[in-house]
This record gives sequence, structure tokens and C-alpha cells, in this order.
Amino acid sequence: MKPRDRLRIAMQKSGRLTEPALELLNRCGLTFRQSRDKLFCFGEGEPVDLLLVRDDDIPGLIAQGVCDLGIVGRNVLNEFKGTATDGAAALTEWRPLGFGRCRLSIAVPQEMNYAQPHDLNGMRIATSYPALLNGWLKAQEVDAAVVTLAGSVEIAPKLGTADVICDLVQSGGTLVANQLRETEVLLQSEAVLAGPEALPTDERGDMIELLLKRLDGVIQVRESRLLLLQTSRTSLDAVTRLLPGGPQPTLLPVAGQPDQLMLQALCAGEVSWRQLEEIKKAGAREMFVLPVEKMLA
Ligand SMILES: Nc1ncnc2c1ncn2[C@@H]1O[C@H](COP(=O)(O)OP(=O)(O)OP(=O)(O)O)[C@@H](O)[C@H]1O
Ligand SMILES: O=P(O)(O)OC[C@H]1O[C@H](OP(=O)(O)OP(=O)(O)O)[C@H](O)[C@@H]1O
Ligand SMILES: [Mg+2]
Repeated sequence: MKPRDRLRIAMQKSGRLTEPALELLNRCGLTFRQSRDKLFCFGEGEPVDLLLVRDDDIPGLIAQGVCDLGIVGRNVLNEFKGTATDGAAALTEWRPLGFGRCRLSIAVPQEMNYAQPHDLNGMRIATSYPALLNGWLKAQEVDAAVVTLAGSVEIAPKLGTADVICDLVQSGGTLVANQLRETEVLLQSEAVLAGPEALPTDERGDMIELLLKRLDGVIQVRESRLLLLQTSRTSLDAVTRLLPGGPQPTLLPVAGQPDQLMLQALCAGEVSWRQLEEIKKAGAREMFVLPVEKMLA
């Protein structure tokens, strides 16, 4: 294959991961000119181009060296790795990306008795993830027949083509609609940046390292929240103990109220209503949770 001097990233052409993947790359300073066929997008500022494909093809394109990186669900990446063809094992997850969260689960008809994996012995399990399912069955020492389907897996028990299923679950709505109940989680998944374990030794390797640094910055900011609140000095310990993870908070005096403090804390994730209510009960008031736009340590 001809050596390339531009980095090529594969992502889903049209689906759940398309918009968030593109937004993430834009935030990393990568913008693309949309070509007429929309399958190849030329990078405008940086030497990084996009290939828009079916998500299932992404790991193979990386393994073949057609693309340097790909944005794909962990479920698809691990299924490919589970097929253990040449090059498959050498793919790795460079970064989890925090979107496209779902899980690969076993689900059984609501009325079926299920207590443990061994209850699946002798059953037919429909799935689009035969390698992942077979790996799990082997680890659990369960002897079941795997029925591979490309989609609409949840309907299989009703059609009588399988007894139970193994498919992606997010809200659980599809399972409920098909009178199924989730019994085992095989894999927690989200979109990941996938690539070969060994970085290219030419300039593309340097570009990947630069991209990873930008990505880390973008992800850190995206997940950070600035929490501002007021507390009395006597409640400070109780309030501080409840703060979500992050660096030490900053304390500021409040003008005209010597017993009060303003507390500022950078939190490494969402701050939920419940957490806020708990912190308030511990003595805090005037609480604000702010998104962080940019951060430079
Ligand atoms: N209900 C869901 N909620 C959140 N993420 C999901 C959900 N279902 C799937 N995903 C994640 O999003 C990825 C893409 O899902 P999508 O349904 O767009 O794929 P697809 O139909 O296989 O698309 P393609 O046409 O590219 O093959 C999945 O591989 C999984 O990682
Ligand atoms: O738990 P839920 O929130 O209901 O999501 C789970 C469903 O979402 C995905 O299907 P999708 O909607 O993409 O349909 P498809 O796979 O048939 O294209 C997945 O294959 C499940 O069927
Ligand atoms: Mg697909």
C-alpha cells in the first residue's frame, strides 16, 4: 500500500455515532470539507481526512491500514477483536469518548425463570455479536447454540427462531416492548477512538499524539463542572466531604459575613440534583453548577 502523509480517521457515515463523533473532532480543531459523495471528507486546516463508512467496517479498515484511527462502539471493536483474524488482536482502544453509551446484555422472555448463566444451557441465543457471546458462554461454561442475526434481534423469541437474546440495551425500552427482561450484562460499551497498538513511526504518529492531547483536553473540559456555593465555616467540613471528585476546592471570604465562605470546586463529572440536595442539607446555600468552556492548567 502507498504510504500516506495525511492521517485518515474512519467514522460512521450515518447513525447514532455520526453527529457526536463529528462534533468531537470539530472541538479538537479538525474541520472537513464535505465531498459530493460524502464518503471521503478532506481536512481543511490539519492534514487529517475522514472516511465515512458503516460502523461494522471500521475495525477492519484500521486493521488493514486503510485508516489510521476510527471512532466506533466498543461493542463493534471487541466483536471484531473476538474474531481473532490477523491484525484484529493488534487493535486497541486509544480513548473512551463518553457518548454512544449502551451495554450488551442477555435478555430472556419476561415469564422465563432465570437465576444464573447455567440456566441458558441447551438454549438458542440470538445475537449480532457471536464472538462476544461465545466468549462469555465459554467463560461461564454454558453450552448454548448461538443464532447470528444482523438486526431486529429482540423479535427472535417471538418468532420462535431463538429462546433468548443477547443484544444492545440502552434505555431498556426495546426489551420492554418485546416482553423481554435483562438478566446479564456482558459488556458496558461507549464510542471509543480505536487504532493499532503501535503508532505509525512517520509524521502520522506525531499527528496521532497531538490529536490525543487535544482530545484529552476536550474530554476533560466537557466533563468538568464548576460548583460554586456559600457555606458557614462550621458546615465547611460536612459540605466538603460531599463534593464530587476533583482537585481541592478554593475558599474565598464573603464580604461583611466573617462566618461565611464562598467555595469553588472543579468537579470531574456531572453534579446531579440529588448530590446538590445532599450538599444543601449539609449546610450549603446559593449553589451554582456551571459548565466549563476552556481550561488551561
Ligand atoms: N440504543 C442505543 N443507545 C446508545 N448507543 C447505542 C444504542 N444502540 C447502539 N448504540 C451504539 O451506537 C453504535 C451505532 O449504532 P447504530 O444503531 O447507529 O448502528 P448501525 O445500525 O449498525 O449503523 P451502520 O449503518 O453504520 O451499520 C452501536 O454499535 C453502539 O455502540
Ligand atoms: O434499550 P433501548 O434504548 O431501547 O435501545 C436498544 C436498541 O437500540 C438499538 O437498536 P436501534 O434502535 O439502533 O435499531 P436497529 O439496531 O434495529 O437499527 C439496539 O440494537 C437495541 O435494539
Ligand atoms: Mg452497523
